[in-house]
Amino acid sequence: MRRLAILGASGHGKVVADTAECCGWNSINFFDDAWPEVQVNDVWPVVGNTTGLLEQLPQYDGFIVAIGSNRIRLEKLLQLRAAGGRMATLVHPAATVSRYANIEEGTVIFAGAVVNASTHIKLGSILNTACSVDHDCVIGRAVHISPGARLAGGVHIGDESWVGIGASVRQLVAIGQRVMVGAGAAVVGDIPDDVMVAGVPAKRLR
Ligand SMILES: CC(=O)SCCNC(=O)CCNC(=O)[C@H](O)C(C)(C)COP(=O)(O)OP(=O)(O)OC[C@H]1O[C@@H](n2cnc3c(N)ncnc32)[C@H](O)[C@@H]1OP(=O)(O)O
Repeated sequence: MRRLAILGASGHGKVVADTAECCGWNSINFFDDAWPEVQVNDVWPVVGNTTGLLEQLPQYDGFIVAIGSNRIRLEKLLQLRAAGGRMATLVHPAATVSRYANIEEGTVIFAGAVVNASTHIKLGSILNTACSVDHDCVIGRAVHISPGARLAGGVHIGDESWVGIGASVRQLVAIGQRVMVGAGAAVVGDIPDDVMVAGVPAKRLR
């Protein structure tokens, strides 16, 4: 029996749980601060809140934080790790990850995603369905690459940034920290920290 605790009974959490089952985790419980009002997330039980998870951590072989907010996901990951929890990493069997890529703990890689050689994915990132991260990329902590987004070779993405669904990033581009790249954008030049960009080519929205 491999017991996994997932913090965050969200839609994203359902995909995390489904992916975890495909990776051989066979006992999955959710925790969410909406408990006890929220008791289930699809077929999986919600059994407590963050405080409950902190108390019950030794009963689990691993934990994942399935919270969409990059900032909160990172905060909770670090809190649970500091409390002695074992951070799991999930790579869906239908994802293709180079043996020469470095995937840090707490990251989830969903079905259809491709990660190529010499790429480094740091702690707590989400590589969502069918995205691709090509060779020599560096993806910071708690980054989210949305479904179908494409990163060319040598792209750097700073901590807590979010690349929207279907966006494309030109090779060797550096995107700062806490950046939001809009759905369908084409990023063709470097982006500073703390901005939102969108469009083709991507321009600053705010
Ligand atoms: C499995 C999953 O579901 S994973 C989740 C995947 N989801 C995503 O990737 C979402 C990405 N988010 C977006 O693209 C959002 O539209 C954002 C973050 C860029 C902007 O969101 P908001 O701040 O709410 O902006 P809002 O919708 O009010 O739009 C503001 C303006 O920007 C424009 N705009 C918004 N998004 C985009 C975009 N992706 N590309 C071009 N223009 C855009 C709007 O048309 C609007 O223009 P207007 O002022 O001329 O009418």
